Amino acid sequence: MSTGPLAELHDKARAVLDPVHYDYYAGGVGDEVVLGENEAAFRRLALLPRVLRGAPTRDLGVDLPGGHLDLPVLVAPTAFHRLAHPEGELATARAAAAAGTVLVSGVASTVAIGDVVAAARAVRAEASVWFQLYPQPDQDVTACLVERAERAGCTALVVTADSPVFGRHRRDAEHGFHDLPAGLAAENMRDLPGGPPGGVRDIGMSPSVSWRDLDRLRELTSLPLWLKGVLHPRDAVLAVEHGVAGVVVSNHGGRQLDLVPAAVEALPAVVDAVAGRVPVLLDGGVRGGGDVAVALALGAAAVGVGRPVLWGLAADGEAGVSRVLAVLRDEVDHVLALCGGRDLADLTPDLVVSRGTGVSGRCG
Ligand SMILES: Cc1cc2nc3c(=O)[nH]c(=O)nc-3n(C[C@H](O)[C@H](O)[C@H](O)COP(=O)(O)O)c2cc1C
Ligand SMILES: O=C(O)C(=O)c1ccccc1
Repeated sequence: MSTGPLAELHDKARAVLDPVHYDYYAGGVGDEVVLGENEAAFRRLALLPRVLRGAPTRDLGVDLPGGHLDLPVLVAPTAFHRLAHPEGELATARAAAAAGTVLVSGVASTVAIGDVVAAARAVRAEASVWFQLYPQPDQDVTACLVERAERAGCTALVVTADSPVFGRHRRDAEHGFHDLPAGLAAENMRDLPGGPPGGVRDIGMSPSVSWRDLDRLRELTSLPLWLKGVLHPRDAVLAVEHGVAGVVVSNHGGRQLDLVPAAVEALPAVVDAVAGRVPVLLDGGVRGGGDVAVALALGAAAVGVGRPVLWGLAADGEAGVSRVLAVLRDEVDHVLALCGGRDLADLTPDLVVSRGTGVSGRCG
């Protein structure tokens, strides 16, 4: 991030956060190639605006399985918000609800999901909160987490599929960051089957996670299921065949396999493969309204933002998250106006071109 209001929030967050926690949020896996590529790939793309199709106002709304968004940006699931601010996920939930968008609340939240949803609904009664989970090695634990999300009133489940094992984050290893500070815990993991009574179980990754786990989840709940962490178009097709409500193209913000393409570069093939059967979301590297517009033009129904929300939260709590979402909303609206768009359907693939491919034209 270079300049602009979101960059200012990032700078402020870096100044106030414990450097260990800053690096936990900011870091990626391995050499952090993918971390950089997620943002760099957007800068390699350009928009060809259409002219003279003016509309006095624009509609930025999107309907998705599990909720309506007033802007095509939702809050991607990120862990441990109380590392950023004492109110943690409560503040994030309030800001997302006030902005009219969805918070995808992570299983690794430092506030229990019931309290997260209650905070969102206190701001806006019809607010939608989705619950992200990793299928746990112990199926009873997975079932219990799903039940907690349902009881809390979540309106969709997001199953993260890109983490059969934890990514290796060098910044965390260098700091020796392995545990949350005293007083903070992954509250959804408290009092679970097989865990210590009153205590918190570790979030497990399961290298044997399979499509069977997704089928089990579908049998367990009638909530819409999103599959997050899809990069291969064939997996997107399988996900549709297994009954998902939507897929999320994501490389986990460059935190899992440091060999994959930028999220936006993986998007078009997934969109083609899904062929409109379910909506496709994207997250990774979205840092401004232009990035949102490009992703939507390439076929995403909406995008998720991870780190920008953490920076807003660290910089200024609920107000900081509200500011991030307001800036993105304003920027998307502005870009859409400059593209002669009335609503998000006017962002079509023909508007996106690559930079740096030379000049084609009749220069003699
Ligand atoms: C600190 C941090 C924690 C994250 N924790 C989770 C998580 O628990 N579950 C999950 O599915 N994704 C998690 N993600 C990935 C995000 O959902 C999202 O894919 C990514 O942050 C998007 O990239 P961006 O940060 O460039 O916007 C995490 C990302 C970060 C930065
Ligand atoms: O840090 C992460 O990216 C992440 O996904 C995660 C998973 C489990 C617990 C905490 C964070």
